[in-house]
Amino acid sequence: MSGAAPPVNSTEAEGETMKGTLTVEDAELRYGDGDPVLSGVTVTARPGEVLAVTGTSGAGKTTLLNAMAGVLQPRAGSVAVDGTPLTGRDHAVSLKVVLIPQENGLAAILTAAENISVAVLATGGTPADARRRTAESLEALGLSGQANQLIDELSGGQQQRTALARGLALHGDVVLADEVTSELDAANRQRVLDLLRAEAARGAAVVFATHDPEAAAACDRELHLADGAATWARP
Ligand SMILES: Nc1ncnc2c1ncn2[C@@H]1O[C@H](COP(=O)(O)OP(=O)(O)OP(=O)(O)O)[C@@H](O)[C@H]1O
Repeated sequence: MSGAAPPVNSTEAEGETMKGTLTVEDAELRYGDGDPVLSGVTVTARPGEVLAVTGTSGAGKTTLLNAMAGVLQPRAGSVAVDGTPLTGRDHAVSLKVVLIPQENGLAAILTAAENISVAVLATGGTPADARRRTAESLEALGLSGQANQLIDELSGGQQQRTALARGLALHGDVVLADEVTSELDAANRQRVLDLLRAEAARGAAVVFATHDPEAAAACDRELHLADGAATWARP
């Protein structure tokens, strides 16, 4: 017997990293010459789980998700998917890192369905994939009746759900959802939490930024941001 600690799970026993494992290692995140928003952040988002990132307004939730998405490069430390450091947003997209942004990022001049189809096509889906995934994701979010409405004609909550439908339609290995329930009623919030859970169940690593304690409680683990640092509220 070697006396070494036993591996935590079978994946580690095989010496492999699961596909879609996102690791943030001792990262310092800041904008331009400003003070660091976050320092010394270390966290792993694992396939199959929903990780909540919590903190008050301005604590750095969006900043951390942007770093995980390749939008913001860490000033120190690293952000990597399956051990490959992210070099930018395009690189992260190629590694199937999907970001559902807080400001929904939808094109106002397109319909709900077009917003989703365009995104599926832009990430390598066929026209048939785009049609099928658009219909499925709109239905999952209760938006089939809004498919052909322009974004400007949708309520704030409907827009938020459309952004989610677009994110889900992309079938990411890593799904980063930034405050995606902030404008939703209780029933739709639960629907979204169920859908994020389903994303994890099909094998995605899901990271969900929220300042809603009930939503955070529905997640597997909770990383809390405060005073420029990240600590585990629930490891
Ligand atoms: N583009 C930017 N340039 C400079 N500073 C920024 C930028 N974006 C965010 N910040 C600053 O970084 C800090 C963290 O902001 P961030 O948006 O990450 O917080 P948050 O926790 O997501 O807040 P909220 O819950 O209000 O969305 C804030 O002090 C904010 O002013």
